[in-house]
Amino acid sequence: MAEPSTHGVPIELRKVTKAFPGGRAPAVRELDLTIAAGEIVVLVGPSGCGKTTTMRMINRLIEPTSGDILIDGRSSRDIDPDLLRRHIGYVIQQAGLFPHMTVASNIAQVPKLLGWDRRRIAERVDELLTLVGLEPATFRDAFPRRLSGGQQQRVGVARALAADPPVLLMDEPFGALDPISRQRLQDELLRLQDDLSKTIVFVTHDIDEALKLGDHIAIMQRPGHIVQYARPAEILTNPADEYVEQFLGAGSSMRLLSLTKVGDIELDQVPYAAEDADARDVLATVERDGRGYALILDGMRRPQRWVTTAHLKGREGPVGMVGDEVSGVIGRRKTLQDALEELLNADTDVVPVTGRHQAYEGALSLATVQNAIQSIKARERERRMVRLGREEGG
Ligand SMILES: Nc1ncnc2c1ncn2[C@@H]1O[C@H](COP(=O)(O)OP(=O)(O)OP(=O)(O)O)[C@@H](O)[C@H]1O
Repeated sequence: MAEPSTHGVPIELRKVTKAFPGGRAPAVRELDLTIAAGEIVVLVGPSGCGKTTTMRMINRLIEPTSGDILIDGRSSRDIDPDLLRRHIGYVIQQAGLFPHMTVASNIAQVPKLLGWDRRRIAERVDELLTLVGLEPATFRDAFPRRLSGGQQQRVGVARALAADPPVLLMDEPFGALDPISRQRLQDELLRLQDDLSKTIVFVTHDIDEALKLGDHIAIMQRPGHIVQYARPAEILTNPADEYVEQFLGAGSSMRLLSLTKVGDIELDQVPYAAEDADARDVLATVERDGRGYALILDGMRRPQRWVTTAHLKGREGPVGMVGDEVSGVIGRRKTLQDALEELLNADTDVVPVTGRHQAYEGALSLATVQNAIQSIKARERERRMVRLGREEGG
């Protein structure tokens, strides 16, 4: 039986500085960072801004020059480095697997150090392989060189999770993968994290990867400091300064589409009626509204059919089975980006939006999404003007 996994613990960096001997400026300078238990925090920034140094100070592969790092409230200085590293999984670019060892032996490194018996180790290896989407029978005895980059990286994640550490450090783990494998591993990391709730510190150069994975993102700048630490949506709508704005690059409004949920924007309201409503009443409603159609809901307010003036004219009694079946709905938790795709593929120009228990909440059309994009852009422009005004005013 699988044991329940250990959830993440909070991490706090307090005025942490690292000055390498001979370096002109410290690699990391008086860095403060509070990471909540169970969150993914992404450190993002250009080469040399101190991301890796920051991460490696957390597991004491690099010792800070000054400052303190608290893991679950305890100073890491007071924890034996070997013990500390057993509680902190570490995943690096290109997985760093031992080439002369099988996949199973690679994953079993820490459990072996911990003195687990063979059977427990074998069970854990199979459990982890399944967890990261690799069929145990096919992969456990394979050697790393026979695996694709993506498969090696999955083994790297399995190895880091072997002793069920509460904390995972991931240093550009998907940096060397092709875009499709990369996207797939990102999705799987998010799926895994839903179940595992580890505290994950993730380093990347790639702002899109950061926006996708981070609960919070720390945007770093050389030498070794954080310019903005916030949730992805906040960073997109309210970049701290020009540096962050430039780092986000063009198309940040489009990125916002992938972060904005359908339920966050103002939906269209179309006329609707219950299945047992009289066709004459529904026709009156439709004519009053002027759009020429209405949505018919069942007793649980779930969208069933579209009826038009033509369907209704000359009818009386319950609208019942009249009209065209609703071919698709969009859940309110979907992102605007997904909604846009569904709208482009839909049979009708307007698609109902549903919330809890698939009940009707409103409707979406391309025009609604376009309006939402425009108001997001307008808000961004306004913020920029306010900021410029502030800067000019000193
Ligand atoms: N062992 C070391 N000795 C001396 N200087 C170092 C050492 N490690 C890192 N540095 C310097 O510290 C600064 C920060 O490096 P770090 O690797 O943390 O940056 P990074 O943001 O992770 O960069 P990259 O994305 O290129 O990995 C750089 O100027 C680097 O040259």
